[in-house]
Amino acid sequence: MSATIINGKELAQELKLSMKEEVTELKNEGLTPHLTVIIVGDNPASKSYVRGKQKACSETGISSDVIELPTSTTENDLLHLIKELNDNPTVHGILVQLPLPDHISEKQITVAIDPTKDVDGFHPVNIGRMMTGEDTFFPCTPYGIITMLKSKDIQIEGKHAVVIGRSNIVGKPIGQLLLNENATVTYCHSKTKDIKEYTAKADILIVAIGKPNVIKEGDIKNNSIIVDVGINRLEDGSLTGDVDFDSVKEKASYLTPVPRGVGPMTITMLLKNTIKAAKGLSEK
Ligand SMILES: Nc1nc(=O)c2c([nH]1)NC[C@@H]1CN(c3ccc(C(=O)N[C@@H](CCC(=O)O)C(=O)O)cc3)C=[N+]21
Repeated sequence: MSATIINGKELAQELKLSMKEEVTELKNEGLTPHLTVIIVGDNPASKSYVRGKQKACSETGISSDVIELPTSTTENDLLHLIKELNDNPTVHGILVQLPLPDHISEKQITVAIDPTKDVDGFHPVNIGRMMTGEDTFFPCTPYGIITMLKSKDIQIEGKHAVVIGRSNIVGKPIGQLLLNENATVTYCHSKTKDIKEYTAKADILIVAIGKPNVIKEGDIKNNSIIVDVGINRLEDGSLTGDVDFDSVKEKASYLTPVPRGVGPMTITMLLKNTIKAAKGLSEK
């Protein structure tokens, strides 16, 4: 049996349609959700991701603006800008595109954003709330993954979930969200002795390694659920994931593709968090 492919692009379109209706209602009540994106420097990949975010906002009726700053921007300049946006009641969500230039501390910037406007879910307060199982802004990529699994009614409770990768924006929070759903979670990373020993036992395998096509048929368990978070651009310009799609597709039960998998869902969850921020701020 070949795996069911979870099309993130299609699911994202469906979710955007229903969010558009919600945004229309909010606008009728006099509330227009607004996202401000800050981008520092001219990394082409970052610019392309930011364009994707703007497009998704306009598709759902969310208002957005992008503040483009030169690489020479100081940490202090950026902190001042964030303070202004924190104090501006018409701005509901603030996103600072990562990575930042080396002379700006991502940690300092992340903690400067008002947690009630932190639509990325990267502020330590929101990470703490997620760990204790409270409602908050969940980081967009992990939140998108959970939404993809739930869209197929995939049971998470009691499953052995193995996460490869321990970044603050993907690996650590997806493990936490799976734990919150009552999975048994194992984290693997670059210092794990025998990764295959774990991947072969994974009912749900989350792959966020950052190297093309490393997970193959021989690494996975029969009928397992494989989520590919990798986005690797090959020399010919094409995109591929961290999972060798053709190799695993007959053995897995569910599989997320790259492109059109987790990537579009990441952007969609940002929209969801922005609407949530707008509603939360208007309730205050
Ligand atoms: N503060 C911050 N928040 C982020 O959420 C954030 C960030 N910084 N920095 C960079 C990463 C990366 N990221 C992606 C979003 C969408 C796609 C996406 O839609 N990908 C398409 C392909 C797009 C293409 O063709 O390049 C797909 O997988 O189908 C990918 C990657 C958000 N990030």
